[in-house]
Amino acid sequence: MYDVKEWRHAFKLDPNKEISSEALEKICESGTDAIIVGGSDGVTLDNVLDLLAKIRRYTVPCALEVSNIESITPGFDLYFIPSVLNSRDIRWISGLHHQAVKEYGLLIDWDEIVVEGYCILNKDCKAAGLTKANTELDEEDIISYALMAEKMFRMPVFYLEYSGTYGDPNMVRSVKEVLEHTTLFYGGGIHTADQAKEMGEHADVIIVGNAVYENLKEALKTVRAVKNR
Ligand SMILES: CC(C)=CCC/C(C)=C/CC/C(C)=C/CC/C(C)=C/CC/C(C)=C/CC/C(C)=C/CC/C(C)=C/COP(=O)(O)OP(=O)(O)O
Ligand SMILES: O=P(O)(O)OC[C@@H](O)CO
Ligand SMILES: [Mg+2]
Repeated sequence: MYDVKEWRHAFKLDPNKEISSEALEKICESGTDAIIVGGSDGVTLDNVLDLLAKIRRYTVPCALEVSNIESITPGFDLYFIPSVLNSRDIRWISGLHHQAVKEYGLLIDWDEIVVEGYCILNKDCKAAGLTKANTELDEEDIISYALMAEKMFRMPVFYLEYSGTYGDPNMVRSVKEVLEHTTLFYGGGIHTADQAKEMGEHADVIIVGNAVYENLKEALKTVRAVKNR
């Protein structure tokens, strides 16, 4: 299932973190809609290839969320390309993208590319620091980014990113209310089935990352919490 419009849940695995074969089997066989491979630091071609090979033992769809040009490799079902709409540094909005398209040009199969309009809201997360994101945003600011993603740039995905912290469900609801076509991803601080259910009431797709490494048993319960409704 390679259409994000059909998804409700994805696990995000960090190539820069160790994961046991037993844990990976449980994650890949959990019933999640997809595995997203990505992280904000220490992502290399070697660790991406290593994780991809292990995930490929299973049938679950697997996407690379590109965080640097050096670690792009063939073999994924989809390529998620973040563009951080609230970054203060042009490189993370369109600069690196320009460089990558220049480098890969004709090799790109555009049917595999899914652009994500990111809005990073946890000022303390690594991605916020890296991209110099302006996280001092009120509801109107965030809704405006969502509208830009959908109406101006026709981005297939708008990603409310609270990486490392549980966000505001009311904000997720407000954003969902203005989106008609663009799929709303929510990620950040989901560790339990209840949290997954709460955010899954509003977001189209919830993304569970760090919980996998901190309490896998609870993390696995987030799948049923959103895919059972
Ligand atoms: C030959 C071949 C395979 C061709 C493929 C074609 C292809 C895919 C071409 C690429 C085209 C293209 C336009 C690429 C873009 C290049 C690029 C580098 C864009 C920049 C992306 C970007 C804005 C990255 C910033 C960092 C970011 C937002 C990462 C998102 C993930 C994230 C927030 C993870 C959480 O991080 P984590 O490490 O877990 O953090 P915590 O410690 O806080 O948990
Ligand atoms: O790691 P967590 O906090 O679950 O966040 C998931 C994802 O949105 C990170 O990019
Ligand atoms: Mg993480």
